[in-house]
Amino acid sequence: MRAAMRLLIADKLHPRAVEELRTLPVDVIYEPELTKETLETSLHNVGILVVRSKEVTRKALESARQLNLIVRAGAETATIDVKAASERGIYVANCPGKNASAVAELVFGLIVSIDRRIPDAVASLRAGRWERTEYAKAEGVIGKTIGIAGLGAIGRDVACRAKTFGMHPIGWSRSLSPARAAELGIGHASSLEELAARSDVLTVHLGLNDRTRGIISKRIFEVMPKRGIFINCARPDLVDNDAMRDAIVTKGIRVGIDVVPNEPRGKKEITTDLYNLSTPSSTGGFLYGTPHIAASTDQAQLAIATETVRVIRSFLLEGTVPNVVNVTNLSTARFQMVIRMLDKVGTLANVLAVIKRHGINVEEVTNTVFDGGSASCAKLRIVSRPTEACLHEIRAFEEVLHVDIVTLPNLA
Ligand SMILES: NC(=O)C1=CN([C@@H]2O[C@H](COP(=O)(O)OP(=O)(O)OC[C@H]3O[C@@H](n4cnc5c(N)ncnc54)[C@H](O)[C@@H]3O)[C@@H](O)[C@H]2O)C=CC1
Ligand SMILES: O=C(O)CCC(=O)C(=O)O
Repeated sequence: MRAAMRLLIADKLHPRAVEELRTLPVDVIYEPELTKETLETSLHNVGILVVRSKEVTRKALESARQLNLIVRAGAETATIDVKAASERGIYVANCPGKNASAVAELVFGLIVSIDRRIPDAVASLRAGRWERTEYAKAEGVIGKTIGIAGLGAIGRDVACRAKTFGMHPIGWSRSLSPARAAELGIGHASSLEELAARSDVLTVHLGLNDRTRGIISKRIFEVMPKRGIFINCARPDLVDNDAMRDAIVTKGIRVGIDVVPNEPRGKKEITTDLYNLSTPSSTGGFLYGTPHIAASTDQAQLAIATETVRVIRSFLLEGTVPNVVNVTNLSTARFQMVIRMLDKVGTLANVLAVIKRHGINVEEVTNTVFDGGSASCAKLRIVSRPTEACLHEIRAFEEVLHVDIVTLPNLA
């Protein structure tokens, strides 16, 4: 009997999801203690890999000959070498939006903490002091403008919650038009600079890519109002962190961050001194930080784990991969060959052999079998139009009933 495919869970995953995965036709191995290095030697014979924060390197993928699918139990896939996976035909999928509410909750936790200086007030009480005058200086957030950079799953959730706090949300994002902003019930800024200049609170929820790296630049802090609040629960590399530090010290910018450069993965100490900026500077600026916990609620982790199971179940039972991030949608196929044929062994292989001989590249094949199982319809997406000679050869097969060529729209 053939051994079941092995599924390796290399990070902590909600126990309910682990239980559900055990009901699928896979051999589940739960090893959350693996490190980036030990993972590199643990992928032999593994068919499906689930990771949360663990890095999946090119080196790890080089030895993973049986690997079909990597699921990131999180919002995006930056910790996975997706390019290396694509080069080996390994699907990479994620769980977009499933932890959005948890992140939005922390954003408001940080905003209110900053306005009321809750962490310092608590520490002061714990130290046996009653500093009511010091901590009774909050401004309040009602009526303030909150600028949201990035209106994806999290940015939109933040916008909804902002309204319930009586704040005025305005947004800027790659594809946010004034009409879309109106639909979301928020104001529209035509540039990030305009957004920052108009915001009492600026919160960043952009995806990290080559165009957004360092996008919260020195200039953005320069145009923010004095003593404005800046929140980063997205990615550290979106921000010029030196400029942020200057803005805290010289301009009184109050900062809440969940993410920090050089996050210690698998270690208990941090190397940055950013968190030392927790007492207000002479300008009133300070920083509160949390250790990348925005997504770490039970609710969010269950939602992420449930989505992880859905992706794997669909892959195993239906052969499709929801939320796949590395399958090209810029197909160069310009034509579709539609072939109705008798559903006999070898017919499709014969057709493909003719196509190959005529030097035509096939990008996608689907085959639908009709009731009774005697006939099927194959659809082949091909990059160039077949010659009459090629079609003639295909039509000559006894099992081929009909061949059509359809020109596809250019979606690339
Ligand atoms: N702290 C934490 O634990 C978590 C952090 N995150 C991070 O939060 C951020 C937002 O996540 P989601 O809302 O789930 O992502 P998403 O993909 O739903 O939204 C990203 C937004 O960024 C915009 N964007 C991307 N490139 C852009 C560009 N060049 N110019 C302008 N806009 C651009 C997109 O249009 C979209 O509005 C990401 O950086 C993600 O990695 C996500 C989950 C948890
Ligand atoms: O807590 C985690 O798993 C990381 C959350 C995160 O940053 C993400 O989902 O991309």
